[in-house]
Amino acid sequence: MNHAKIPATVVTGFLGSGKTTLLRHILENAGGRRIAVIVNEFGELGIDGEILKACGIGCDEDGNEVEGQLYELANGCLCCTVQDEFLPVMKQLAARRADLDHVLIETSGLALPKPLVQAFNWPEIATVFTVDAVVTVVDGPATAAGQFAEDLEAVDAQRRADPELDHESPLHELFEDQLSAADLVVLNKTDLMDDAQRAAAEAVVRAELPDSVKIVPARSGALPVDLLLGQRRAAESTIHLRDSHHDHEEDHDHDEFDAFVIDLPAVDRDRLLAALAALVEAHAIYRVKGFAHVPGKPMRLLVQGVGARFDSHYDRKWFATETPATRLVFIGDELDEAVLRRGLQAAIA
Ligand SMILES: Nc1nc2c(ncn2[C@@H]2O[C@H](COP(=O)(O)OP(=O)(O)OP(=O)(O)O)[C@@H](O)[C@H]2O)c(=O)[nH]1
Repeated sequence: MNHAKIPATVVTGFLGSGKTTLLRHILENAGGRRIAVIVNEFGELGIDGEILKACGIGCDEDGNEVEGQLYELANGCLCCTVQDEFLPVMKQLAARRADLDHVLIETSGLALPKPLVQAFNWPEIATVFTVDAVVTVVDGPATAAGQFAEDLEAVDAQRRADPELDHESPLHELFEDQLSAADLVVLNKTDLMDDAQRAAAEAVVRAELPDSVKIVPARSGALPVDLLLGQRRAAESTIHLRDSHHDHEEDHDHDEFDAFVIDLPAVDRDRLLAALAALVEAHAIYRVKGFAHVPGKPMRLLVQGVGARFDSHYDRKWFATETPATRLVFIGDELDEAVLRRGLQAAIA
C-alpha cells in the first residue's frame, strides 16, 4: 500500500485571470493522472463547474453526473468557509485516496489562499494530503494597465483618516495576498500584451514576490502539466511565513464587492453584448459570466466578460432535461441590481 501524501494544487488569482482555463488545460492534458477537482465561486451560480462539465469533466456527454470527479463549492468564498465546506469534501477525498493521484482546487477570484492552505495542517487532512504548490494566475494586461495598483486616491477619506485601517484599495490588497501566498505565478494572457506591457506587468508582480518564486508567462494557462503539478513545495509547512493583510481577521470583507445573478428571457446575441458593453463602461463591473438563450439556436451561448473585454461562443447543446434560459452573474463594486437589469432590457429578444 502506498502511503505517500497526495499532492494538491491550489489555483488562485483575481476574477477572470484565467484560473478555470488553466484547470481545463491541466485536465485535458492530465496524462492519465486521476485528478479530483474542487471549484469554488463567489456568487450563487456554478459557472466554472458548468464550463468544466461542458468539456466532459465531472459528467458524461448527456449531462449525467460522474461521481467523485468534480466538487462544486458555490455560494461563498472558500477562505471563509473552510471548516464547513472544504473540510467535508477533503474527508470524502481522503476516504478515496487509493483512487486519486492529485487534487486540483480553484479558489474564487475574491478568495485569500492562505486560510485554505493552512487548513492542510489540520490533522484529518495533514496525514493524507500535502499542498504541492499555490499557483497564482495573474491577468497580464489588467496588471499592466494598473488595475491592481495601490491607489490611495481610490481609498475613501474615512479609511485614510483611520490609523487602524489598512490604507490600500481592496483590489490591491487581494492582489498582494494572492501573490504573497504563491509558489509559482502564471502571467497569463500573453497574447493580449506587447513586449512593453509584458515587462510592465512582470515588474508589478515581481515587486510583490520573493526572488525564489518564478513568474512564467502563458497563453490560456497552457504550460507543461509537469511544471504546474510537480512543484513539491509542501506549502502548508511554510504558509505561516507568508504575509497576508487578513491574518488577524476572522473574515475578510466581502462587502467591498457585490455579486448577484440576473435572469432574463431569451436574448438577441448582438444586443446583449452591446448592452453589457454599455453597462461595463458605466459601472465598476469586474466580472460577468453566464449563459444565454438565443432564440433559434439549439446551443447555449457562454458569455464571459473580464473588465471591458467580452468573449462569447456557443459551448454546448441545451440538454433535453434543461429549459433554455439566460442567467448572468455580475461581480463588481457598488453595483445596483435594478439599474443593471434595466440596462439589459434592450437585449431581450
Ligand atoms: N485572450 C486570452 N483570453 C484568456 C486567456 N486565458 C483566459 N482567457 C479568457 O478570459 C476569460 C476568463 O477566464 P477564466 O478561466 O474563466 O477566468 P477565471 O480566473 O476562472 O475567472 P473567475 O472564476 O470568474 O475568477 C475567459 O473568457 C477566457 O477565455 C488568455 O491567455 N488569453
